[in-house]
Amino acid sequence: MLSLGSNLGDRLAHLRAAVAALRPALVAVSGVYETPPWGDPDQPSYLNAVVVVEDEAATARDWLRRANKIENTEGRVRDPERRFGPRTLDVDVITVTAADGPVLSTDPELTLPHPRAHLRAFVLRPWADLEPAGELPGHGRLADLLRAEPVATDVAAVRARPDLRIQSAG
Ligand SMILES: Nc1ncnc2c1ncn2[C@@H]1O[C@H](COP(=O)(O)OP(=O)(O)OP(=O)(O)O)[C@@H](O)[C@H]1O
Ligand SMILES: Nc1nc2c(c(=O)[nH]1)N=C(CO)CN2
Repeated sequence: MLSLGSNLGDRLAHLRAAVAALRPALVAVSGVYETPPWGDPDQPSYLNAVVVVEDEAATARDWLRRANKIENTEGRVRDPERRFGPRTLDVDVITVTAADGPVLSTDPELTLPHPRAHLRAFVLRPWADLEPAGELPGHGRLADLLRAEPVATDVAAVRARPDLRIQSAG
């Protein structure tokens, strides 16, 4: 499961470019949500979505490399002064599932599940659309996370944007 976010430039175009780059591995794409900035309030609102991807040959590290490559292609510039600052495209690795279950890692280069996913309505809400009975390893069911604070307050402020489609129908 990967999350996509953009709040600079043509936000929908950045999300579409990410999905196009992931196309060979793509299993499912969520709807698009307009979400208030989390973690650093003084920036434009984001468009967020999540995607399920599958490639038996890819390791968790491969997914991080692919994510970084797509961010760079979309002109992502990191501002060391603003950890949660604005960006053309953010691709995070939320969970990786191996044949024997979820991959768990505390390595700061690649922490799995993503260490802040359980706090982020902008990840959990689109994910629950794709997998209503889904669970975030170590944190429980998506439905429960969405109902409890601190996420519940933020969920009230995320807005589905059915007018914005990443993939054209058919
Ligand atoms: N699950 C993960 N997905 C993506 N990056 C991760 C993950 N775990 C650790 N990292 C590391 O986090 C570092 C910072 O990534 P990035 O600049 O995308 O952070 P951010 O998007 O600003 O914040 P956040 O990770 O909270 O969304 C990367 O160098 C990467 O190695
Ligand atoms: N709503 C929203 N807020 C964010 C996002 C994001 O994708 N959506 N990404 C961030 C990067 O760490 C920081 N804050």
